[in-house]
Amino acid sequence: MPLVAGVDSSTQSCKIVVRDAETGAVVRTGRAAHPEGTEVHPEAWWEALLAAVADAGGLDDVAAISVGAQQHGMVALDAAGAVIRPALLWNDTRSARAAADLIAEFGADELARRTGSVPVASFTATKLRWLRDAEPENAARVAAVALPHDWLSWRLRGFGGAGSSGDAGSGDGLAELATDRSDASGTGYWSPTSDDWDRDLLVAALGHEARLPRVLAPHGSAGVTAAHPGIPAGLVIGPGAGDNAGAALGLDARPGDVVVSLGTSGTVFAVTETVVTDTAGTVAGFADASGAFLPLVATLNAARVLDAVARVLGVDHAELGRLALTAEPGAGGLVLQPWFEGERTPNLPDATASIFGLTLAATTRENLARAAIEGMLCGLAEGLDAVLAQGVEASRILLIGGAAQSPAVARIAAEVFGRQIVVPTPGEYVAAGAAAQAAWALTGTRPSWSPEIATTVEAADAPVIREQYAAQRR
Ligand SMILES: Nc1ncnc2c1ncn2[C@@H]1O[C@H](COP(=O)(O)OP(=O)(O)O)[C@@H](O)[C@H]1O
Ligand SMILES: O=C(CO)[C@@H](O)[C@H](O)COP(=O)(O)O
Repeated sequence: MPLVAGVDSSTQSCKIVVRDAETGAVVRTGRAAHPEGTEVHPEAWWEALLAAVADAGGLDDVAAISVGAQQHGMVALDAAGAVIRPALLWNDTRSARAAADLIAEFGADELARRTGSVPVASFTATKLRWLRDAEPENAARVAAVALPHDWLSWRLRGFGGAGSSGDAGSGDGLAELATDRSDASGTGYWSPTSDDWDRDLLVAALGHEARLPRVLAPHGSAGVTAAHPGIPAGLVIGPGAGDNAGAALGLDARPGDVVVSLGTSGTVFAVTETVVTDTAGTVAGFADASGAFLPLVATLNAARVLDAVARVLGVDHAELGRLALTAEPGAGGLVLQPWFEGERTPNLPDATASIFGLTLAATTRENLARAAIEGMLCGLAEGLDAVLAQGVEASRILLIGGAAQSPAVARIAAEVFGRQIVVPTPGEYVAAGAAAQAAWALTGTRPSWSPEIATTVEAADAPVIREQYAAQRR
């Protein structure tokens, strides 16, 4: 059976997995870091992708590839297909004012009805409105707007690079941009009901018309690769996806599954047959990568909360977990409100983190470690409450993402959520979903690669954790 490659170009790194198209067995992987920051030039993503390909030993034996990537990033292209400025990422909050302006102009209910979501600073539309107001010369040059996965797929085809074959300068390159429903649904100018762009909202944001990518079907193809270092010409390119939709595909998630992802972002999402529209704006009414929908809550603060506290304590993640499990639920009264990067849910873009309940007796390394994990998870638990309040069924909670590799995080998640926690074997599920897309585009059949389960942690009863956290929210 042929081999296929899946890419996850996420906030902190680019990961590649090569899998058997039939069995889904992982053959090899590669990884390369991304620059820090909330705005990154897309060329850095391209360099990281090539480095991850090299780290994986090249793709000469691969028949198809697809790209999952961080959602929402604003890739602004001029008429020659050149990137106008570094892309504002999903976690850049400078467009919070622009989000409020768009809501004031259209009303939250109208925007939720038209796009499935009420926009926050993460959404592409708010970044375009920021560009219009803060960098009008750059906004005037925008001929096309793409998302990270769209632009990387376009680069794989040989467009957009200096001196590349099929340079968009020939005028037809921008017409070759392509995306998928899941990533389009995170822009703030795509309609999950009409399954098409809402161009009036694009114009309202940017101030003028611009080219938008074709929206491909879940098993569509964006074309074939041009030759690049480690990448042969002629590989079928799948439609690509937003990272969370990619993870849902990689997990073969079905209605009833709720996924909690603890990466750079924290996300809670589910697969539903119908679009979910939350006019309060907490749950985003996204589309998934299989032709269904992906109601989702995202936090700006997740795995990096633990990175920060581990750094302060001078320990690695294993020791942080050991310390945390030495403390009692509730961390001796310590509560970490983990809004280090501002916060998206709740929508507090200018917030900072706070720790409450410090007494001489309670201020121990163990309690600090536990408060970090509990605080991170309480933000996600509030997201789970919001998703369930939309009528979503949760018969299984799947825990993935970098921080899910910590046994302590899974144990404490069972306390915070008060539910059984299922932990798939640690792996790159966004890239797995992209690989599944590549196999689907190649063969015409959606693979059913169910993940292995590493551990299942039974629900635990520790209401004190969320009671303490909620008390600091009032
Ligand atoms: N064993 C672990 N325990 C807790 N956090 C971890 C562990 N291993 C990695 N991480 C953290 O997970 C994050 C990376 O997760 P990942 O899902 O790859 O992020 P993203 O895809 O959003 O870039 C990093 O912040 C890293 O420090
Ligand atoms: O903004 C969202 C979802 O709406 C984030 O999930 C981003 O897509 C970033 O993902 P990671 O880098 O954390 O995987």
